[in-house]
Amino acid sequence: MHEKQLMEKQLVGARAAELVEDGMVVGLGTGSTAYYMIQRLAERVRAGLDIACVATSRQTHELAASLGIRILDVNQVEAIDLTIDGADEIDEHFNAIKGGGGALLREKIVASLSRKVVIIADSTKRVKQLGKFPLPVEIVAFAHKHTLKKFEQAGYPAKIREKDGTLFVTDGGNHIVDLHLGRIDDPEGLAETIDRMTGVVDHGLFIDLVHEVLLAEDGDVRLLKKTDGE
Ligand SMILES: O=C[C@H](O)[C@H](O)[C@H](O)COP(=O)(O)O
Repeated sequence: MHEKQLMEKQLVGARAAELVEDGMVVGLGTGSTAYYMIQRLAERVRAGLDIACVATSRQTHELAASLGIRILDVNQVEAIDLTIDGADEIDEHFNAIKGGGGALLREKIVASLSRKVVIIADSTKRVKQLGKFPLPVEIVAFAHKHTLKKFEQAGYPAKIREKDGTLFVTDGGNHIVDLHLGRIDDPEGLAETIDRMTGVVDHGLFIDLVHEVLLAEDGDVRLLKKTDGE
């Protein structure tokens, strides 16, 4: 990772933690940008901020709990006031690709339960068109080779994700297929097509789930709202 990108992640992560208010139920995202948000949030908790959080991954759960942030099971909360999460790509319509770290399923569930979802992004994440970043799709382990083949037969260059020489396993016990599409002309249509495929649990296309984007740019942070026509 370039130093500029790292600095932007730190900047935007720390700034996002300031969006959290006393009494909120907060969804904590996953990834390296969310890491900095969680660090700053923990400082605020130590200084007296009273919040409860739900985590979008085991990794985030462990990190936040180790820093003294109160984590609840998602079934214990009625709703989530604000979720702050990273993204792999975010376009002008606030559609996103997520799941580069394999956390897309819990991230999508938490986002769908949230009153407000804010994506925290360094400047490399903002794109005109989605698809340069491979689209992660979570598939069940059963018959995964056949599911992979179906993606290829449908014309989607697909690669099953590996880690340390074995298949990557998600928090839900599933595998990930990464679709190397290059560009996605119709995110909504693609999302529907993938949703219909047997063996698919979910995919990393986040359509109409994001309300605001906190974007690091030119050494500063801008809050973009969907109502701005972004
Ligand atoms: O599964 C991982 C998540 O979707 C992350 O939010 C996403 O990959 C962005 O991660 P990072 O902030 O590390 O670039």
